[in-house]
Amino acid sequence: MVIPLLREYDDATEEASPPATAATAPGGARIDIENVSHWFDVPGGNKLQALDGIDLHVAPGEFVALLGPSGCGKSTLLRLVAGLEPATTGRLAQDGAAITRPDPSRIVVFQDPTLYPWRRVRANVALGPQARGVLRQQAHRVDDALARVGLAEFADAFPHQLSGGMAQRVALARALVNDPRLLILDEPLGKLDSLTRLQMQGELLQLWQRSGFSALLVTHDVEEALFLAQRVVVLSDRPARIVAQLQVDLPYPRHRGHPRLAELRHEALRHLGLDASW
Ligand SMILES: Nc1ncnc2c1ncn2[C@@H]1O[C@H](COP(=O)(O)OP(=O)(O)OP(=O)(O)O)[C@@H](O)[C@H]1O
Repeated sequence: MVIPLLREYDDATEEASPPATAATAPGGARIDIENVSHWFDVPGGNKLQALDGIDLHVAPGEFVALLGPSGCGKSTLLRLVAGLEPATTGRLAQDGAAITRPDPSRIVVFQDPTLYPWRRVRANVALGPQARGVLRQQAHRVDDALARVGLAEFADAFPHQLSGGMAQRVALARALVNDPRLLILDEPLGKLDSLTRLQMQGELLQLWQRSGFSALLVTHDVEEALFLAQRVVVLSDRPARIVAQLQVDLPYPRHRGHPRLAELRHEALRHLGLDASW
């Protein structure tokens, strides 16, 4: 069942071989989240409220991080922005148009890279264009995306031949090949060892700076949020409400030991109800 898909891809790469050029950056999306609340149906006919009156605006090209206690509703908010489900109340819009369904201009990268183990790296990255039936025209973008995450030499590898960090880079390439206008990052570095995680924070930052997409990141790591984002939004316990928005007023690249980052970390932890003295 799978082989025809791979053939289709291999044929496309052989026939369509335009020079690998940098993808045209489409610019970042503006996202408006207006008074969004969300409830889930739970067993017993009850409702569980995950979000409470979220008002959040992401400017084109802005990098915003969401911090909040476990289970407060962060992933739920990302799912609504992605268009994976409709909000119970309120409005979500991209560049003024209501978000009603998933769209390739908004791509989610999850904690698990979820690569197809039987497909080579290149064929995994090609999934989006292939699903949209544009792989023949866009085959060069696949290699370009792999080059952007530093994995050009691993295009023919299988996922089991990659380290955790490399697999997550492939997941990023699979997102980038679609030229997203919004990258939705749900703890994308959460399962990596701490050194790889630090390295990939820098790589993610460079991809964002070069590509110009808007970014909405969920992380449990306060330092990561402050290192990457221009604005850090702190959420309350469930149902999530916005309790603070911290402007990270430091240029890039940021020095992890900058005293301003320490101040902001203290402030973020205080809003999370944690003692930052340790
Ligand atoms: N499909 C669903 N049906 C019922 N309840 C759900 C559903 N999805 C999420 N929830 C509940 O909504 C709340 C918020 O979940 P969500 O995954 O958004 O939290 P989170 O902040 O991302 O958590 P974590 O940081 O632990 O990943 C939780 O109580 C969760 O159990």
